This record gives sequence, structure tokens and C-alpha cells, in this order.
Amino acid sequence: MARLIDGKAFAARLRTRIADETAEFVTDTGRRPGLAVVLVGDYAASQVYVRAKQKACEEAGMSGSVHRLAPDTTQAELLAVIARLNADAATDGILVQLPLPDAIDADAVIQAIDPAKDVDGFTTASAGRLLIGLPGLVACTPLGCLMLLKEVAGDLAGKTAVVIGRSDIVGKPMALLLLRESCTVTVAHSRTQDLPAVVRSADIVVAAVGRPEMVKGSWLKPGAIVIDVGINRVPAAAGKTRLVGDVDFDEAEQVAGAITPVPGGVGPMTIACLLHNTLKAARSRAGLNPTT
Ligand SMILES: Nc1nc2c(c(=O)[nH]1)N[C@@H](CN(C=O)c1ccc(C(=O)N[C@@H](CCC(=O)O)C(=O)O)cc1)CN2
Ligand SMILES: [Mg+2]
Repeated sequence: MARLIDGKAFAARLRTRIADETAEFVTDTGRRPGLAVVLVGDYAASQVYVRAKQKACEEAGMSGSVHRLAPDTTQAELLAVIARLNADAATDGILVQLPLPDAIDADAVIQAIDPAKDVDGFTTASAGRLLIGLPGLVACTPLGCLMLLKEVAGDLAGKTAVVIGRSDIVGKPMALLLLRESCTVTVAHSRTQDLPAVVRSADIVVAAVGRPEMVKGSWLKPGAIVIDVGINRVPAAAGKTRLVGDVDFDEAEQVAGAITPVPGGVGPMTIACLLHNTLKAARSRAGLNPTT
């Protein structure tokens, strides 16, 4: 049976460490790191995630503000909010909760964020720095996946890794992070031929496709480390729903060497890494060494 990678427990330890480092930052600078979260509309899941981010900030000793905007907010109004936050000295990190309403050009909004405050790591400046190996703010979900992988496997150099999914916010940055660790990386996607055979070649599998329980146990190399980024709500008994990942957990745990559960795996790491990035941005803006 696979070892369970407890992302919730790892995230809790990381958040405790960040709280200690935040206290040092406050002593050094006389101010708290500040995160501004911009939320447009009333998408139920986003409300939950944004509340969790604000609570996490407060628990870490940071200041977390939420800017709630109506569903019919215009692009110009949203850009004006971003411009104000870019200019605000007390704001170290800015994030726009996704998804945005269809009428808004999400890319234009994200690119308006000052890269020094881009704690989601989604701007072209942040993505470009990752691409060419410069230090910078890295997208929270792939960063959290990498931290879990290093915790379980230590040095990743020379391992074969398959990332399933090529999104700008998870798949692509994940592949670049694994490449930076000297893994041999394959990015698989909807047009990949014989996906099971590709996955079976991998020591490390990161599934980020958004398709419930798509990756089967028979696709895995025995002993592989499996990181499941999927968060899919599916129908369950008695008219209820339950959360499942992109990996068929019951099958995979019989074959894998280690595996993240859903919930309690990658999800909690996303918020812990947001705090990590906010402190990093604050330290950098205060002229301190960004890493402690
Ligand atoms: N601007 C951003 N928007 C979105 C991001 C992001 O990183 N930046 N990621 C997701 C949502 N998200 C954070 O924003 C997020 C999703 C899930 C979790 C999490 O802890 N999930 C739990 C299960 C929660 C549940 O019961 O529903 C888990 O996996 O254990 C945290 C953050 C999209 N938007
Ligand atoms: Mg794109």
C-alpha cells in the first residue's frame, strides 16, 4: 500500500513556520505583510477559498483584505482596483480570485498586477522568470506540489516525471519546476497518444486535468509518487456529493509508492504557498533577503 502524503499536515507545519518568520518581519519593519484578494461575483466555491485565504493571513499575522466586487463589474472598474492596489504601499501581494465572470478578459486583468506583488505567480513576468531560471514568485499550486515531492523523495534529479495537463497555472509551471530539479519531464494532454503507457514510464506523476478519477491504478509504475491536483465534485449516495481527484485513489494506492489524497493533499498547500509568496514579496519590497 502506498504511503499517504498528508498535505494538510505539511501545510500546517509550513504555516507555523511562516507565522514565525512573519513575526520577525514585523519586528524588522514595524509593519505587517499585506495581501489583497480581489473577488468578482458570487461563485460559491470562490467565496469559500477567499474566506480561507483571509483567515490564513490573519493566523499567520499578516493583514488580509478582500475587495468584493459585483458580478457585473466592468473590466475598467476592475483594472482601476488593481491600479489602486499596485500603488498602495501597505499591499505586498495582490491576487484576483479565478474564475472571473465571462465578460471580463482575465488575462488582461492578471497582466495589470505589479509583478513585484504577483503572489499567484500568474503574470508573464513571473512565468518568464521561472522559464529562464531566475528567482521570483512561483504559482502556488505547483510550488506546493514540488514541496510535497521533495518531502517524500528528497533529491528529484534524474527521475522521470509526467505532468498530465498543460494549463498556464498548474501544468506548465509544474513541468518547469520539475525540470529545474533535473527531472526528465513529459507534459501529457488531451491529444497525447497512449496516455496509460506514457504515465507508466514515470517515477513521478502529477495529475492536473480536471477529470474525475481518470488516472487508473493499472497506468502506474509500481512505486511511483502520485500527486493529485484534481478537485472534482461528483454525485454520491443519498443525493449528496463528494470530492475526488483526477486519480482513482482506491486503485492507485495499491500500486503507487506514495500518493496525495483529495481532499487533504495539494489543496491545503495552495493556501500555505500563498502565505509563503506574500511574505517573500513583502521581504523583497522591504529590501530584505526574500528567502529566510
Ligand atoms: N487566483 C487564484 N484562483 C484560483 C486558484 C489560485 O491558486 N489562485 N486556485 C483554485 C482555488 N483555490 C485557491 O484559490 C483553492 C482550491 C482548493 C483548496 C483546498 O484546500 N481544497 C481542499 C478541499 C476543499 C473543499 O472541500 O472544497 C482540499 O483539497 O483539501 C484551496 C485553494 C482556483 N482559483
Ligand atoms: Mg493560455
